[in-house]
Amino acid sequence: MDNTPVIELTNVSKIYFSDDVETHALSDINLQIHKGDYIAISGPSGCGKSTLLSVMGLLDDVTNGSYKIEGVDTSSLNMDTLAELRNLHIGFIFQSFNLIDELSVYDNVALPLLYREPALSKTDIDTRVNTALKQVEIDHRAKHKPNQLSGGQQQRVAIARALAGSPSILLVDEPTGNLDSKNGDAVMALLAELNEQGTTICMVTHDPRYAGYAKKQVKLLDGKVLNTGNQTVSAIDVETQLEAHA
Ligand SMILES: Nc1ncnc2c1ncn2[C@@H]1O[C@H](COP(=O)(O)OP(=O)(O)OP(=O)(O)O)[C@@H](O)[C@H]1O
Repeated sequence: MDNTPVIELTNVSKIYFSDDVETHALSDINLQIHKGDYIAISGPSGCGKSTLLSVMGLLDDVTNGSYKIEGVDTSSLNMDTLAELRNLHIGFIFQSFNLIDELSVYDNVALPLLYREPALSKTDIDTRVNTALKQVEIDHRAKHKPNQLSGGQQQRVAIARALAGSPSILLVDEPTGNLDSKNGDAVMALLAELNEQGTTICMVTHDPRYAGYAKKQVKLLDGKVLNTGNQTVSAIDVETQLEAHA
């Protein structure tokens, strides 16, 4: 069996340089995400969660260390190849849904598929879109525009858009941030169900209740990993350290 991690970060650091100020957003991160994992990354504001997700999503480069996705070392790839890898392997789900209001639900889900290399056939795109809309139970709203849907429904469309590309991993950023608790719980239940069906998920959240839906916990503090699922630091220590920085 191929045991290549979907995502492998080795000694990854990210430093932002601006106006003579260096910000060490990530320091020496080692992380492997395997097929079928459901990982929650949590930690206080400014600890590096979004930076880590941007690096994993090939939206930002690393300053030091290596980042591999599906075994491919991304360090020396040009922008076009990175964009292709991103489209092929990564499904993004954002707090703010990021749907295009002028397009129907169907067209929002189809849009990333139109940029696939090699190109997908019209029939393949149609099958993928309809399957994804059914998977999240929003197919009855295919012709609607996003602003005709509730927040929970819009997030389901965004999840369908991510799923339609059959990505290696879903990168999820605060998926419940714009939802009330009922819709938030429903979205979390949907993500858990998708993971049960085999989808690999890495989610950033500051909400410990929602982090608990994941199978593995990664806690960040000041750009460093405090622990992973195999608990190099005890849970109580982690909570104490997080509280001290809150
Ligand atoms: N483009 C940037 N330029 C300079 N510094 C940045 C930039 N983006 C983030 N940072 C800094 O990097 C550190 C990590 O930021 P990041 O946004 O990853 O944290 P976070 O854990 O996602 O925070 P939050 O929970 O508030 O969204 C912070 O100190 C932040 O100020």
